[in-house]
Amino acid sequence: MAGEKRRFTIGYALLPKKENSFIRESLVNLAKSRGVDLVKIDRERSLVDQGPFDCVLHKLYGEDWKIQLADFRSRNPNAVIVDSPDAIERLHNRISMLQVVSELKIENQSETFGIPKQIVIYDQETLFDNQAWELLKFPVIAKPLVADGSAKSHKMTLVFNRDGLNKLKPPIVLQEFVNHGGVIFKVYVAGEYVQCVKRKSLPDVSEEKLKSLEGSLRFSQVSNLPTHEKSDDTYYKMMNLEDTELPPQIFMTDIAKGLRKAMKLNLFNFDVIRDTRFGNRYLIIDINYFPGYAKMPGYETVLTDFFCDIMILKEREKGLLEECSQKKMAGTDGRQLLNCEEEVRKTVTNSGCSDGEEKENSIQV
Ligand SMILES: O=P(O)(O)O[C@@H]1[C@@H](OP(=O)(O)O)[C@H](OP(=O)(O)O)[C@H](O)[C@H](OP(=O)(O)O)[C@H]1OP(=O)(O)O
Ligand SMILES: Nc1ncnc2c1ncn2[C@@H]1O[C@H](COP(=O)(O)OP(=O)(O)O)[C@@H](O)[C@H]1O
Ligand SMILES: [Mg+2]
Ligand SMILES: [Mg+2]
Repeated sequence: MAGEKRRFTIGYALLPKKENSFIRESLVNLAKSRGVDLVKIDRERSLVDQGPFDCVLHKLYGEDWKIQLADFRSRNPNAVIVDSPDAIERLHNRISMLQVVSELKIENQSETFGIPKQIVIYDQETLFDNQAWELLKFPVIAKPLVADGSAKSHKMTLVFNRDGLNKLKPPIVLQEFVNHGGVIFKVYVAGEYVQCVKRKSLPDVSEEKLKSLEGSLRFSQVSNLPTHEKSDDTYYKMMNLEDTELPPQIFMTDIAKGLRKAMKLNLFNFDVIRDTRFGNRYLIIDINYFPGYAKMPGYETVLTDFFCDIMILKEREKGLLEECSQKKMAGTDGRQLLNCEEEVRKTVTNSGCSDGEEKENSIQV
């Protein structure tokens, strides 16, 4: 009907746990009220047989899913896939994950950022090799090299001395443990949107304490433990979230934008700690694809805004492509038309990727 706004359909493919936490009625209803329908993709059926979808939102792993997405993309070149599986894959390895941080250039006079010193260990022999240890000093955190979302990939060991190395199972990343006052900052990114929140982390380890600690301590997803579990435990007693100041918002936003552009990802968060030795030095220790947005205040609005941005971008692309075909009908030769269509795709795809001024409604595609 004339004047009726076109609706936009987003198919989502998520593991059951993620679907439960993310696809809440409040999100579905808000998105619907703004013209976006969220539709579950049936994982028992092939993706190309479902839809039509203007966009596919996903957090699934494995070769079969990658093939399905590639198939879908070739049959639906105008649909947006959030995000590209190749771009996500970089986050499945804790070395490639943080490499991108070292390549970022951000101008800031008063704060600095980087990553903790780290080495990768592929076998048991290298673990005890003195040469490998020249760079690092205890305590260190041993993290599984693979970060594929499995429970195993979150199992960390805080190692206090050489004795603690015996129980480790390579391939692992050994990362210097940096005292940070027991508070971690989680910076959530959804397209253009950036929000930083505080969470409890591991307490500092003093030089004194280090001498008396035995071997190692295993832990997993400390920032996700329910609050009562932490407050019952004397180990977590010293931490005080309320008294901790957030990092400067503009600094976190600049890092988030730089990461988004470099990684070509729209949906991620990164964990940041502030080195207590220098109150203005920030270290990025982890980057997660499609994190737990539902824990973020106002997540429904943030995500719906993001969906609408994709919708606006697609509409803009459609309008520009229509202009191209009108030029064709007006007699412009075929070669020029091809250039026109290429230009449109380049313009829309690169929105927000340019080094110059950031355009509104930019999505990394
Ligand atoms: O489930 P949630 O809400 O705790 O979210 C997890 C994230 O928590 P966060 O939002 O950072 O507090 C979590 O972040 P952390 O690893 O705790 O820094 C991961 O992103 C996790 O995904 P995966 O297991 O690595 O694939 C996320 O798990 P999935 O929901 O994607 O399984
Ligand atoms: N280099 C580090 N120094 C101090 N604490 C760290 C460091 N790396 C990780 N941590 C602590 O360990 C937790 C888990 O590590 P992280 O790399 O974020 O793994 P995961 O992917 O399981 O969240 C962090 O939330 C933080 O509390
Ligand atoms: Mg983390
Ligand atoms: Mg992680």
